[in-house]
Formats: sequence, structure tokens, C-alpha cells
Amino acid sequence: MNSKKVYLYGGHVTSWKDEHGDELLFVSNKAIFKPPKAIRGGIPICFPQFSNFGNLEQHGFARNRIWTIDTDPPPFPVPTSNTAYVDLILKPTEEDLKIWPHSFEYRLRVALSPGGDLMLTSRIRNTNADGKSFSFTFAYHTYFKISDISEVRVEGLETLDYLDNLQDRSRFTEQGDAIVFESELDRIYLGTPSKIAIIDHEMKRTFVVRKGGLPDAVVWNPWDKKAKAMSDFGDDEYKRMVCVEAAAIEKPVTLKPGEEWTGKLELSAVPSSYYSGQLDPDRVIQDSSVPEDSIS
Ligand SMILES: O=P(O)(O)OC[C@H]1O[C@@H](O)[C@H](O)[C@@H](O)[C@@H]1O
Repeated sequence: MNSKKVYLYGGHVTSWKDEHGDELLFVSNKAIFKPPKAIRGGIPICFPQFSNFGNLEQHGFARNRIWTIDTDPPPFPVPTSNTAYVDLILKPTEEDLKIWPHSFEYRLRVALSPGGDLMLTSRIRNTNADGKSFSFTFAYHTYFKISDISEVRVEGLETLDYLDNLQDRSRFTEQGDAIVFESELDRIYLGTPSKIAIIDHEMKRTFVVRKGGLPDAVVWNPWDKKAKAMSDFGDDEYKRMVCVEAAAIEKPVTLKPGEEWTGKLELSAVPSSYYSGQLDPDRVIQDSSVPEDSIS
């Protein structure tokens, strides 16, 4: 049976299972499910800062805070019939306001469609009473579970420019017809399409990432050396995960008081063999139970 699991700690999705009960997200065997560090795996939320693009702690504080269930969320524009969902909310504490002096309401809906797609919708509102705008960067830091990193390719980012985190964020243009992994990789692809595919040849499975309001995409695998340096990550676990993160980084999002931003992520897992190993994004969209216009 399809299922999902969400922790109030971090507003963090830690499990997404397909109809056979197989796990689709990677969570480290060494993950710690309590403060102060974010859970290693699943879908951490990077807000209000991605990485060290600012003065806050790495990836912002939202992934390290205890969220609450939102019992009375304002209506969502997307139809939610037949979906199982939970609504969470995060508001800044007095301590948070000292490090990031902006009032906000962050509403997160995590939904599972009847077809098993996992959908995350973030709605962030500026509730500043002092008339001030604020800006933030953002990412859904999704860890996908894969058979073996050497069997995986990421399609949809070819010919795009990226900032290479391993080379002082210098800008390059992707030359390959897909991204394959042979060593550590940590890049921010810019102005990406609303669909990206992660093709796992050995599992004969393709993850399709669809996103809205999130122009950038981070692709990350720490490889062996960095894996060993992470205390909450097994030495060999880099082989079984890849992060493809729907993000808004290059151009921060700015909200005036009263304004709201929406960022959507929709994940599907489809058998690659069905497409004879060739992903046809249009066909995937047509086969989806969710209309495309609900995501972008
Ligand atoms: O260890 P953290 O803070 O969860 O970050 C993990 C990785 O997250 C990725 O998004 C970054 O691009 C990497 O540079 C970083 O190493």
C-alpha cells in the first residue's frame, strides 16, 4: 500500500512507499530523528536560506524546528479530492526573530495521490507588521533511494548552466546528454524545466520530479570521502542515494507584507521498462492523475 511518513521535527517527510510497500526515499541508517541536526535523508526543507547563501546556519532553520499540525489551513487552490494529506505550519519563535527578524507563516501540505504520487506544497506568507519585505532562498532537499549510483542518470538538465559548488560556485554549461555519477557532484542548475527524471537502470524505475515556483535544481552526491566525514551517514551509503532538489536559489524570492509565495514539488515513481528505457516526459504527464497546470 502507498504510504508516507512526516515528522513534526523539521516538517520533514521521512518515508514514501509505493503500492508494494517498497521505500522510495533514502534515509541513512545513522540518521538521528531529533534536534539539533536535521534528519539525514527523506525531504529536509531548506528555508529561509539554501546552503550558506546568507548569514544563517547551513540550509536555514526550518529543518531544525518543531512544526505543528495546522488544523485550520486556508483553502488550497489545488483540488484535493481522494488525496490523503496532512497540513503543517511553522511560525518563528522569539529566538528565530533574533537571527532572522521577519514574521512569517509557512504552511506545508504533504499529500499522497490515489496513484501514489507524493505532493508537497509550501505556502510562505510575509506577516511583518513593520511594513518590511523579506527575501529567502529555498529547496526541497529530496534524497531518492536508488539501486547504485553508477546505474543512475538524471535527465532534463542537459545544456543548462550550473554553479559548481566544488569549484567556488563558478558557472559552467552542462555538456553531457544526461548527468551520470563517477565522483562527488554538487551543482546548482539554473533555470531548469518543470520536469526532471532520475532513471535507475538496475531498478528499472524512473522518478519524475515535477515542480512549480522553483526554477533551480541542485544535484548532489557526496561520494566516498565526504560520506566518511559525515557522522550521520554510513561510509558506503552514497551508493544508494542521490539528491535532486527543487530550489529557488539564484534569484531569491522576495515577499512584501501580506504577500504569499507557493512552491510545489510532485514526485512520481514509474517503471522505466514501460517506456522502453526512454523517458518521454509528455507521456508521463498525460499518464499522471494530476493535471500539469496544477503544478506550474
Ligand atoms: O549536510 P547538509 O547541511 O545537510 O548538506 C548536505 C548537502 O546539501 C546540498 O544541497 C548541498 O549542495 C551540499 O553542498 C551539502 O553538502
